[in-house]
Amino acid sequence: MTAIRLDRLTRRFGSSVALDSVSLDLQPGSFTALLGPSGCGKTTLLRLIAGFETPSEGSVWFGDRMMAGDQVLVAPEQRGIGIVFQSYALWPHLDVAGNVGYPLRMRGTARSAANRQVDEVLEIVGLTGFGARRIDELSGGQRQRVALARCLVGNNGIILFDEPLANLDMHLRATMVDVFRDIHQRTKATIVYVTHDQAEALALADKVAVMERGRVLQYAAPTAVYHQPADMAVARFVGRGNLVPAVAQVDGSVLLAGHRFQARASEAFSGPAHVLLRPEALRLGEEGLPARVMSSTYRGPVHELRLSLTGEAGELVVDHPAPVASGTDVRVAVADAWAMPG
Ligand SMILES: Nc1ncnc2c1ncn2[C@@H]1O[C@H](COP(=O)(O)OP(=O)(O)OP(=O)(O)O)[C@@H](O)[C@H]1O
Repeated sequence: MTAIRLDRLTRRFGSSVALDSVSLDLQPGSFTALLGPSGCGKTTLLRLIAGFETPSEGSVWFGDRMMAGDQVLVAPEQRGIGIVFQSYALWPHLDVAGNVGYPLRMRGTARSAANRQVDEVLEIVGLTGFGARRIDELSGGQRQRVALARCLVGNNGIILFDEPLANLDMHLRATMVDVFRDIHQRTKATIVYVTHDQAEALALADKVAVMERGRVLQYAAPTAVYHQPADMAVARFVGRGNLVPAVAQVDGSVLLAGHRFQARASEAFSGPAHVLLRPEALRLGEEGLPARVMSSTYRGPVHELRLSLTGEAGELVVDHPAPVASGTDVRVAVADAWAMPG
């Protein structure tokens, strides 16, 4: 368990700024997912922590030890972190035990102690008895478990994941999410996880850093970034939702399409607002926002209705148990809403 501290960390490539003065304190044993649109700086941030990139400005600390910044640059192999990439980066000529034990051999760990550690981590990742298997005799999921086991023997309490499940199919991803959660609980390592998959990030992480254009817009628990997004960019990026212009009233309600309802907000305000309405917090009912159904799409468990609010006040997506014909006039009851100024 090691804290990671980033202090005004900046990385430029020529005139473009990939990471723009990011300060973050990652608590020991925390599991942070980096989320954000392509090119927002997630991989750059991960590579700066790992030591594959050098900061243009600012510093990286593991506990009270500076890893990079101010004349200091600790080499990646000296940082003692475990890293799991999307490509497994395994040695095909070594068997499973050979791959997993590689960091220990590099460090000169005695053979018997190394074997014991290898057996331990193979058990953790669910590969007991696979030590003598060749890499090319393994499935994709098993290879990723080997990579995971290797990173577990070689780390000092910090593990970095760079899109580790991107190459696996949906079912395998779900299984591996359970494996990662189990590993976090067992090792109590400080984990930083880069993914494009929001569901994965929200399910695994205890903190999510939502990034845009090299900056961290919000660093908070998954439920907070989902239910109390810091600004409209976070609201737009995280989860499915409707962000509709409305007018906030002094009493904490909002006015939308001639209808008034209560909304939560980070602090009291009135005037121009945008209100975030999650599909699961909306129901068709007798009363509520007046709207007309534009389309109805079957999504497995629900029918996703696309609605147009009366008076061209905006569009809404609502989950509904049955299809509804286009052109039907409906009312939408709002169970929960989050208002933001602007
Ligand atoms: N070696 C490099 N040279 C020049 N520009 C780079 C380099 N590495 C990254 N960048 C730029 O820095 C920005 C951030 O890139 P980064 O790879 O960190 O984004 P990302 O959020 O990981 O994106 P993705 O989700 O697509 O992987 C991008 O604009 C990218 O083009």
